[in-house]
Amino acid sequence: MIPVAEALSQVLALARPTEPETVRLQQACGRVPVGPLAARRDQPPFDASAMDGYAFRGPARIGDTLRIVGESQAGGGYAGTLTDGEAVRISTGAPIPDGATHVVMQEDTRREGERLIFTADVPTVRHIRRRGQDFHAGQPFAPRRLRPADLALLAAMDVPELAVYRRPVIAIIATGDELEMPGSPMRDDQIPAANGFALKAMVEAEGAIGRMLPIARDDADHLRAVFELARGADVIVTIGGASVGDHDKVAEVSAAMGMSRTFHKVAMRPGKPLMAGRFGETPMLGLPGNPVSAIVCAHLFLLPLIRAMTGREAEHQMRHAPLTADLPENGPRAHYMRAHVGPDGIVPFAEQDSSLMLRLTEANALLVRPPHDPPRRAGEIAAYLPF
Ligand SMILES: Nc1nc2c(c(=O)[nH]1)N[C@H]1C(S)=C(S)[C@@H](COP(=O)(O)OP(=O)(O)OC[C@H]3O[C@@H](n4cnc5c(N)ncnc54)[C@H](O)[C@@H]3O)O[C@H]1N2
Ligand code: MOO
Repeated sequence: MIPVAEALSQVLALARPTEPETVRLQQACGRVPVGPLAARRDQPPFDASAMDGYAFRGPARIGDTLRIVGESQAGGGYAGTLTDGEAVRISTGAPIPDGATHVVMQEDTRREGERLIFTADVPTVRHIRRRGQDFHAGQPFAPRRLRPADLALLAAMDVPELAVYRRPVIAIIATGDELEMPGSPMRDDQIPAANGFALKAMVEAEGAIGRMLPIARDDADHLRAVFELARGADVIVTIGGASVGDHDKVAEVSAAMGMSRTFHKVAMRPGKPLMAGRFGETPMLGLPGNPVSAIVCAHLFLLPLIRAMTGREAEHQMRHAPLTADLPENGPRAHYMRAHVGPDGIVPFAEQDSSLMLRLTEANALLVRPPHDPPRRAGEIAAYLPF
């Protein structure tokens, strides 16, 4: 058994970035640019009005009167140059005309035909957005997973398409004679294959493509045939069959097929039988079958692996909250306790069995206890991972 941190660094060492592909900006949400981007223009590209009102040569006092000589609209600037005594009707986002220094908002004026009368003092320059106030041409955009507002920013930077990491394909293989797909006929000694659904959704939320392969039976030939179907995937993930039982064939079959094993067994709870290795250049993770173990291990190892393959910060960031209950000393394995974080702190669940799916869905945190962590008192600060 190796420590969790060592297992994670060994898993991350298996990661190779996927190759770039070019996508249109409208397809780029959730993707990660390969390398930095840069603005190709200033925003705004000219001094612009922030209000509907009038541009003029200021300042002005209440009662001052100007002659309105034209209009500057968004997308249709005023062609002339303003002189003293003149005003130009201006819209929000429209260019400030040459010669104008000030903008007065409409509510601070009264209009009588072509005459503009100030109903408030305008002593200072306001309501003007300077050229490049948002960003200048050349403004760098550091690669990160793109969110909706990033797409608007990149569009404003005049970036219509970009190179992003290809979405890695994750082949997901459930193993076991006891499993059938939900909704299909089942014997009394069988259960629905559940874990793959969580894993597919988890990897897709992380920007990868999850491919659920047919359930592999506890039979070497059948397991080998399903492994063959995983060829071409960027990561192969198996569920179950990782432990020491007579029907736990994943280690044996994958080794016979040329998988070079990186580790098998990690000092953690749940997830002790976790396995990692690679088929050629393709990373493989063998997750334990118990639903909580499979999902927690995927959270702790598979998601960082996907992030490392797509140019992102791989590791989870630990958070901290006060404990709401006393905890006994932890055993020799790191414990990732299902827990709930609320306004009063973190509540670890009393039941921690790795088969309990209902309880798992109530968790929003994994309370992290290092090996041999001493007893803890309510109120002490504990580390957790959002889950
Ligand atoms: N003698 C020992 N027995 C076990 C040990 C051990 O160290 N010594 N470790 C236990 C631990 S911890 C775990 S975790 C499990 C993991 O074993 P496997 O990875 O071989 O998993 P299976 O035996 O195939 O399945 C365990 C459990 O999970 C159910 N399962 C499997 N796949 C799915 C799926 N896709 N969806 C829903 N449920 C699934 C399966 O039916 C079993 O109930 O081993 C312990 N035993
Ligand atoms: O280590 Mo197992 O994953 O607890 O059920």
